[in-house]
Amino acid sequence: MATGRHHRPATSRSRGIPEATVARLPLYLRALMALSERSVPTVSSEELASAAGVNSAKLRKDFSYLGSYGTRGVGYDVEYLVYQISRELGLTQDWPVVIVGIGNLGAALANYGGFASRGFRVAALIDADPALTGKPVAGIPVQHTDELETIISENGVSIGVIATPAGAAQQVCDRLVAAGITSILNFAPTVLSVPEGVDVRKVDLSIELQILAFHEQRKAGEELPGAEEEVDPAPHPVSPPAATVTKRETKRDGRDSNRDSGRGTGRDAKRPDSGPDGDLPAVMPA
Ligand SMILES: NC(=O)c1ccc[n+]([C@@H]2O[C@H](COP(=O)([O-])OP(=O)(O)OC[C@H]3O[C@@H](n4cnc5c(N)ncnc54)[C@H](O)[C@@H]3O)[C@@H](O)[C@H]2O)c1
Repeated sequence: MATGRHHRPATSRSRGIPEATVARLPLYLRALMALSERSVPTVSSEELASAAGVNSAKLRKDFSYLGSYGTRGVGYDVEYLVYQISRELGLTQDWPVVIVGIGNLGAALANYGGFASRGFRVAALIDADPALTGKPVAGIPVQHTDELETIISENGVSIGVIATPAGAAQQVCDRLVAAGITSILNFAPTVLSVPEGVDVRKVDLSIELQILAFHEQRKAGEELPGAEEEVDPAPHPVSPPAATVTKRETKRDGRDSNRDSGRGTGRDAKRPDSGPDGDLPAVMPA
C-alpha cells in the first residue's frame, strides 16, 4: 500500500473535521440506526463505541467535532445523533448516483437496496456494451455510454461509481469528470488520476483479503523477513472496511504521496508497487 506519511491530521473541507473522524461517522451512524430501530432513546459512549467497534475515548473526541458532548449519566440522544451525523455526512439530501460498467459487479451494486435507504438513488446504469442497452437491471434500463454526458447533466448526478474493467476505468473517469462529476467510487483495480477538486475512493476487496492472508500467515507463526520495517500494520485501520483510499494523490514519480487526504493531481495511473494487474498491495507476503 501507499507509504506516505502525514505530519498533521487530514481534515475534511467542512468545519475542519479530521478525515479519520469522517471515516468513522458511518460506523456510528449504522450502530445508531440499529438502536433507533429498537426505539432505544439514549446510549452511553461505551455502548455506542462497542457497537461501532471503536474505542470510546476516540468516539467522544469524534463527537466533540460535531459539537455533541452527551449528558453525564444519560449518554447521547440517539435520534439527535442520527440527525447530526446524517447532516454532517450530507445524507439529509438525496444523492443521485450513476454506475458505469454493468457487469457482474455493477449489476450487484445496482441490486443492492442499501444505497437508497441511505439517500443514494441510483439514477442511471451505463455500459459500453450495446447488447445491454435497454435491458433492465434492478428495474432500471441500462443506457449506452454514448449518453453518459446527457445522463449526468439531466439527472444532476454528482457521484459516479466505476465498475468497468481496469483498462477502461481512467477513460470513464475522465468522461465523468468532464461531465461534472466531482466524487468517484472506483471498484476497478487501477489508480485513477483526477484533477483538483475531485474526490476518489477506491474499494478493493482483494487487497483486504490479501491483508487478512498476511495476518493469517503471521498468526500461523511464519515470520516474514523484513516485514516489520515494510508493512504498514494497519493499512486500513478502522473503517469503512472495504474503502481503502479517501483521495489519492499520485505524484509524477508514480508514488502515492498521500494515502488518506489531499487531491489527486498527477497523471501516472500505475504504481511501481502494483502487480501486473495494478491491483496488488505494496507489501505482499514473500
Ligand atoms: N473492488 C473490488 O473489490 C472488486 C470486486 C470485483 C470486481 N472488481 C472489479 O470491478 C470491475 C468489474 O468487474 P466485473 O466482474 O463486473 O466485470 P464484467 O466483465 O462482468 O463487467 C464489466 C462491464 O463493464 C463494461 N465496460 C467495459 N468497458 C466499458 C466502458 N469503457 N464504459 C462503460 N462500460 C464498460 C462491460 O461491457 C461490462 O458490462 C473489474 O475492474 C473488476 O476487477 C472489483
